[in-house]
Amino acid sequence: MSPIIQWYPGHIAKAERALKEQLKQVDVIFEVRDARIPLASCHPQIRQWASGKHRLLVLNGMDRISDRDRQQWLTWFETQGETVFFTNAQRGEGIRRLQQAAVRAGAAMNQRRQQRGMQMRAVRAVVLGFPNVGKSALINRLLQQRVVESAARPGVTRQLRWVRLSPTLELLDAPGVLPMNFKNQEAAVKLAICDDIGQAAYDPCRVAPILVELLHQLGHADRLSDRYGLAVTDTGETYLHDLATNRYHGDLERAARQLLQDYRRGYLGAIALEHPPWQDNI
Ligand SMILES: Nc1nc2c(ncn2[C@@H]2O[C@H](COP(=O)(O)OP(=O)(O)OP(=O)(O)O)[C@@H](O)[C@H]2O)c(=O)[nH]1
Repeated sequence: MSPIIQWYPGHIAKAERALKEQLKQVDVIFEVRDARIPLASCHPQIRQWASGKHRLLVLNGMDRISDRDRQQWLTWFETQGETVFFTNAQRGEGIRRLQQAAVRAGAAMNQRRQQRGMQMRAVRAVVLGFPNVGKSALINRLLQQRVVESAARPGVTRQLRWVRLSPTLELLDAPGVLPMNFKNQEAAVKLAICDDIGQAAYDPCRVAPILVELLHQLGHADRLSDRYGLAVTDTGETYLHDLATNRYHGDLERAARQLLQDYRRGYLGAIALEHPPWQDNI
């Protein structure tokens, strides 16, 4: 059977080369992940790209998960030695704390420059992450004005562009980055569910049933029955068929798209698709 999620490395290689060139000038990396899937939305190369730079880990979309889940992730990342910044870039929550951390990182950098007899200069930062995780919305919030197009369509940010955040901080708005190789299909499916990869990469009729099964496993089957009036019984595929038959004149694709959209828009509730892997790490 073909993989559920597929993308093509050709243009990714080109985009990656351009990005790597720009990264040479960068001091701080804002790594943006999706708060619903903090592990699946970890881009495998960002850590390596951030080596020698200051990395700020942002879990955006905090409104899309429960307070309890947020607290658990905070604690788990702490045990991993990571400080995370939860944000809601759409509403501007958690931004000030992040901005202050970037300013502190910049001040530390300038102190080091001064010690080496170099001139102080504005800190150069870049916002990196999978497509559609809210990078542009975050930059707009950091800038307090809408200068970067932000849309519910993965892959909207096309060019690399510097924007001045303050006299001491410049930001590079990079496009969503997909890794060239991403062998973890389970993570790729979660990215597809959360709309963090282009729709060309998957067939919704194969992804939506997995969402049903995930919700069932995570104890949220009631959210589906509340919304669609259909109890989750057998497999995700059967559920999708039943949904299509009952509500969409048997149109499987429409039912699949609707299901995915309802999850993404939060109509099924604020539901994280991942929880901290405590057992493996503590
Ligand atoms: N609910 C919620 N929606 C958000 C949040 N941040 C961004 N969004 C929405 O998510 C969609 C994608 O946001 P963008 O800022 O365009 O994402 P991006 O990462 O720049 O996307 P690319 O340019 O494709 O890489 C938009 O509809 C935003 O309004 C958030 O914290 N919560």
